[in-house]
Amino acid sequence: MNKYKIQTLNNISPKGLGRFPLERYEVASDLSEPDGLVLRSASLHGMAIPPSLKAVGRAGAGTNNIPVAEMSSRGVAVFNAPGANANAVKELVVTGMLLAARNIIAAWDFVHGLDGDADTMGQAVEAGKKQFKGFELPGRTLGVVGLGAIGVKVANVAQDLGMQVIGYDPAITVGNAWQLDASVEQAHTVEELLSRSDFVSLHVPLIDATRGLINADRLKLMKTGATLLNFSRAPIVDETAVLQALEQGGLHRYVCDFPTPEARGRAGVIALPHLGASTQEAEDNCAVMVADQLRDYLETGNVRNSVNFPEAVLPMTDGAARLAVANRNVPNMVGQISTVLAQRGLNIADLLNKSRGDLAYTLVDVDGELPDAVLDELRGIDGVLSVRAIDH
Ligand SMILES: NC(=O)C1=CN([C@@H]2O[C@H](COP(=O)(O)OP(=O)(O)OC[C@H]3O[C@@H](n4cnc5c(N)ncnc54)[C@H](O)[C@@H]3O)[C@@H](O)[C@H]2O)C=CC1
Ligand SMILES: O=C(O)C(=O)COP(=O)(O)O
Repeated sequence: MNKYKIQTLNNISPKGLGRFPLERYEVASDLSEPDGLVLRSASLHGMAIPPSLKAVGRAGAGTNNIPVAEMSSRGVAVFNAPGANANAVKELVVTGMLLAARNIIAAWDFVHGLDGDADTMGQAVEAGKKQFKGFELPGRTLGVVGLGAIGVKVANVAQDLGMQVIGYDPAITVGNAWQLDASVEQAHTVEELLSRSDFVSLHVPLIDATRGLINADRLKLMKTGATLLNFSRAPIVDETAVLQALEQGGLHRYVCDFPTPEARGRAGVIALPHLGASTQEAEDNCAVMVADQLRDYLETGNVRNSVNFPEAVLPMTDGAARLAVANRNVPNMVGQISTVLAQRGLNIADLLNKSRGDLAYTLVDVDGELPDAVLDELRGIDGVLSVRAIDH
């Protein structure tokens, strides 16, 4: 039995990589003809995609670093780790609110600049501290844009801290709505949320609809003295407009996880080096989740937590060979697949067909072996994107 090859494109937690048993997997950062890629923020855009590739595992939430549409067109499944780093991000957002409310960064810098003996320093501290007077969180309003895995946690913890919370997410899932504290109020538009909030925290994916979501016009709707937190992705905010709003005094602070040359060191900007998911716990959770999903996909064809393939779980039929076909979601694909199998005298023991958007995925358990010629014939069907016999 050939070993599956997994190529890592970032540092991935050993706890996750340990889920790939050595007798069946070769795991390395440098190998050829990978079956699977595991990565964090490394960009696959513009990279040559090896024809051997069957699956990509993003050990994290955001998949904007992966050309997902291109992967779909090649019949390559893309997985991520929903919720696995949400607590880590939530904790950093709370930190961000406190850094902004208590002027911690400027106060820290002030202390760094102090010298002299204990008496001199003590006098400077007492004289200087008034410039860093802050405010407290209870009673302030937090607006959360995007109530997914992270947004829900941020909304709930803010509620626990005594804040009023309003949320905006036109596509909230039923599961996330169940998790949300009942006191979180629904905003009907981003504009409503912006105009009512003392803090605004963004927790949406970077997609066409969210690029530039916070622009100059929307910044003008924010309360004077409000703080914007962006732990999602840099392009969700028009940074030039944010810098202008800070300069003009409308915005109190911009706390973000994405430093840029333009924003670094500018008054009011608190930029962290993309630290949201950088905790031991989150790194372990993400790596374990995607490793388990990749293994399951490579070894059984089953699909869980994919961002482009439909959820598909079919128990393996004893003694059967399994075929996994990704195809365009058009009529008569299953008919053509089963015709090829019938013509080759292969009996179908079990079959699962699921679709998601333009893509459909079919698992077929057949009695006996699957000759290579059958796989090649299936690959020749117009609309078939990838064909795999599961080695088991
Ligand atoms: N700073 C960091 O290290 C990290 C950043 N992230 C970023 O945070 C994003 C969100 O992560 P999760 O909460 O785990 O994802 P998620 O998929 O659970 O939640 C995203 C939510 O945004 C909502 N949404 C989409 N478009 C929207 C719009 N136009 N307006 C309002 N809501 C909208 C969706 O309906 C969904 O509920 C990721 O895509 C990633 O870009 C995630 C993890 C770590
Ligand atoms: O999970 C995400 O979307 C993140 O932004 C975390 O990125 P990272 O894995 O820390 O490079």
